[in-house]
Amino acid sequence: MPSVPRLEISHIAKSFGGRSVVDDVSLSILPGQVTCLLGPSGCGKSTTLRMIAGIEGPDAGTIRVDGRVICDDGHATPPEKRPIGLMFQDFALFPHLSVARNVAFGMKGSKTAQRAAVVDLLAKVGMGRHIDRYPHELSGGEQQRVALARALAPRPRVMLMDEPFSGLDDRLRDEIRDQTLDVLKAEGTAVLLVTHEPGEAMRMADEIALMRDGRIVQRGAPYNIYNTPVDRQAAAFFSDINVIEGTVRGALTDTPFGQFLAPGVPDGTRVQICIRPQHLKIDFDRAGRGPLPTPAEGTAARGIVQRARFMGSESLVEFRMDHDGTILKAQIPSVFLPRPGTPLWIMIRRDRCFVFPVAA
Ligand SMILES: Nc1ncnc2c1ncn2[C@@H]1O[C@H](COP(=O)(O)OP(=O)(O)OP(=O)(O)O)[C@@H](O)[C@H]1O
Repeated sequence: MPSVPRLEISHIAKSFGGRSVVDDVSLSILPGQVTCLLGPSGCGKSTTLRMIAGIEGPDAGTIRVDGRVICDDGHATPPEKRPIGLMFQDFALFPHLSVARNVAFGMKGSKTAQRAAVVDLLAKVGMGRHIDRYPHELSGGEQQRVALARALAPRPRVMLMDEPFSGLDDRLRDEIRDQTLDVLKAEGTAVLLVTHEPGEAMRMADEIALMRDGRIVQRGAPYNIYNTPVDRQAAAFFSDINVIEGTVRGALTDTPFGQFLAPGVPDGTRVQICIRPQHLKIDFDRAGRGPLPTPAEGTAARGIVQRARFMGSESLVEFRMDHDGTILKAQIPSVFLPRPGTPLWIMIRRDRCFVFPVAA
């Protein structure tokens, strides 16, 4: 593994009008690695990207590319001198220039060398046939690929992408983003991609950096971020979440679903037990009796089906729980469409729930 990150940002911060928008953000990305900066609208993702690109100056912190400082307290390399490519949603090709001239824009060297480089880049993004067309003759996805070729032309060490695929329809988006990543990885480019869509981040990222209120609250591989969220909000960012509350006594929390471990949590603390809809287990009613408790799933609690919807590969069922009237949501593979009013019993997989103390 290379030891020097291709991109390294350390403790960068930015305020606008006294309001902190990016607060002590640090990240490092290795060559060929894709990191997704994921978070809700307004959490500071684009501002972070703009500081790395040099469009915005940080108030504090250091930015390095291949170990070389491009921005710190005393110095800022101008944007056009940074070995960084940009791809944004509104990728705006020059409408009056052909595909070839769009990609060659800003290239140095002889016309022959430029043409050879353009042919090579367009082949990489699967647009070789369209070299002499104009942007208005291309579909959105094709324009996006030309934009990628143009962004790759100066052979950037780092590629910054701000929701670059959000203008494309679903099918096309999957195809173009996979292809884009293949090209960037083959070039060894470090990619920092901004998105507010967890699905996109899970699909693209080697590492996800979850951002909230200007700070990175969690970093890790998609699997780890999804399965070991740091708090309820982090868990809820990726899917619906069912929440059951309880109070800890002797490192255990009693609930209608049995006891849950809460190791290290002091007695009397309120906790929230969070579980994703696909990790509820459903059982049938046997004349008002549920299944026997098991160590893995605890006690079953009864709920009444409120509604059930078929979603294609799974069914979503909502229950109103007998014990407190709360609504729980279950996601069940394939087709499971019980009628509203049906009593069913619900269990919670102990190995898939998260227990978080309620903030005071
Ligand atoms: N130049 C600016 N002047 C003042 N406030 C700004 C400026 N740029 C961004 N902000 C504010 O900083 C906050 C973070 O904005 P930013 O664009 O970084 O968020 P984001 O996470 O990328 O959101 P989105 O996903 O909606 O693009 C927002 O509240 C925004 O209004």
